[in-house]
Amino acid sequence: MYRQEGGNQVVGKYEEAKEQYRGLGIDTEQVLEDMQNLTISMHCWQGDDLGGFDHDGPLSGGIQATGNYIGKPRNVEELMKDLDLAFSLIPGKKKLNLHSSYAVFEAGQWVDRDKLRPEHFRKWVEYAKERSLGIDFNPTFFSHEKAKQFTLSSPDESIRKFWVRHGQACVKIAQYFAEELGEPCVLNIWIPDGFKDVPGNRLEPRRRFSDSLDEILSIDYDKEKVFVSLESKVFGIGFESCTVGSSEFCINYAAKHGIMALMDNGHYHPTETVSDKISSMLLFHKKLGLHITRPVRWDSDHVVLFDDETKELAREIVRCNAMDRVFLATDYFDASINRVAAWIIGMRNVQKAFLYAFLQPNEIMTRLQDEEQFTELMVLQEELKFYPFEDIWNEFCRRNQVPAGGEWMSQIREYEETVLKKRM
Ligand SMILES: C[C@H](O)[C@H](O)[C@@H](O)C(=O)CO
Ligand SMILES: [Mn+2]
Repeated sequence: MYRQEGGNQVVGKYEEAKEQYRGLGIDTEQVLEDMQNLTISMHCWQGDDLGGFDHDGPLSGGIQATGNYIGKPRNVEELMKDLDLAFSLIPGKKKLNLHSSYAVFEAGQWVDRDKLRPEHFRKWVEYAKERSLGIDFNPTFFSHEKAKQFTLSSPDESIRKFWVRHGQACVKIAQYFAEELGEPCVLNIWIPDGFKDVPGNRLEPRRRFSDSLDEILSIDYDKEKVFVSLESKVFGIGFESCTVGSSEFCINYAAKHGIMALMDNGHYHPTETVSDKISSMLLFHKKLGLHITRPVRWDSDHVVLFDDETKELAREIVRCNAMDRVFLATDYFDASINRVAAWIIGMRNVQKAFLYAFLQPNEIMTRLQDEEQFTELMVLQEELKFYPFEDIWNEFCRRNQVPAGGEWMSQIREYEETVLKKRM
C-alpha cells in the first residue's frame, strides 16, 4: 500500500537527484548536513490529549483535543513508551517539549503547581539523558482550579501570586533541565486569560499580566541556559472577545524585556500567515520561537501536514538565514486518530518542509525578484515542485535508518494491536 524502495535504489536515485539540484547551484550533501542539525522540539501533550499527571480535572483554557481514539496512555511509563515509538520513526535531531502538568510524583509527594521543584521532573531527565534529548518546558496556566478565567492577570491577588510562584518555579526547573542535559531550555509562557464578552477594562488585566511577568523574570536565572518566550493568542473558546496576552502585548513585552516572542500559527486571524511575519520579527528580535500547528478555521490544532503554509514557514526561516535564531516546536493535539502516528506525521512533515526549503535556489529567486522578473520567479517556483525532492528525503531517512515512506504505519498498527488496545 505504501511506497517502499530498497537501499540501492534509494542511493541510485539520490545520485541522480543530486546532479539535478547541482544544476541549480544546490549542494545536496550540505542540505543533508543541515537536515541533520535541524532540531525540532516535539510536544509531549499530543500523546495524551494534554491530560498530564498532576490533576484529574478536565482540560481548560479554551483549548480542546477532540476525539476518543483507543490507547491513551494512563501513566508516565505508558507515555514514555509511546514517545519512544514515535522518536524511533522520526529521522534527525529531536527535543522533548514538556508541560509542568507532566510532573511525576512519588506516592504521597504531590505538591501544587506553585511548589514544583526539579525533583518532580527527575524521571524526565533520566528519560532524556538515556536518549540524548534536550528538554523544553512550559508552565501550565490551565486545567487547574485556580485557572478559572484569569491567572497571571487575575484581579484576585492571591490567585495572581499563586501563578507568579508557579512561573518562578518553572524557570528554576527549566534551568535544571538545561544544566542536566547540557542544552538550553526554552521556557514558553502562555496564559489563556481573557473575556468571553466585551470587557469593561482591558488595560488593568494587561497591566497585571505585565507586572506578573516582571515578577517571574525577576528571579535569578542563567539567560544562556534558559530562553524565556512569551506566546500570544487571538482568542480561545470562552475567551472570544478579548485575550489578555494578545499579539501586540506579547511582542512588545518581549522586545522591551529581552525575552523571546513565540508565534503559534494557530493564533492569528484565518487569513493571516505567520510565514509573512517571520522576516519582520527577525529584523527586530534576536531570537524567535515558533509553535507549528495546523489551524482549520480556528486554532483547532490539527496534525501538521506538508502543506503550503508549513513549507512557506520553513522557506522564510531558511532564506532569512535564521536557522540558529528560531526555536521550532510542534503544538497540536488530535485525539481522533492514532496519537503516536499523529506525532510522527506532524514531525516528519515539519522536517519535509525544511528539506524543501533547503533545496530552494534562494539567490536566484532573490535576483529574479530584485530584477522584477516576477513571471520567471513564478515559473521557477512552480518548476521546483517537480524537482526530485522525494529522493533526497529518502536518502535522509536511509542515513537515519528510519523508513522513508508510510511503511512505518505497519509498526503503529502492530503497536495498536499489542499495546494500545490493552489499555482499557
Ligand atoms: C499546551 C500548549 O501550551 C498550548 O497549546 C499553547 O501553546 C497554545 O497554543 C494554546 O492555544
Ligand atoms: Mn502553542
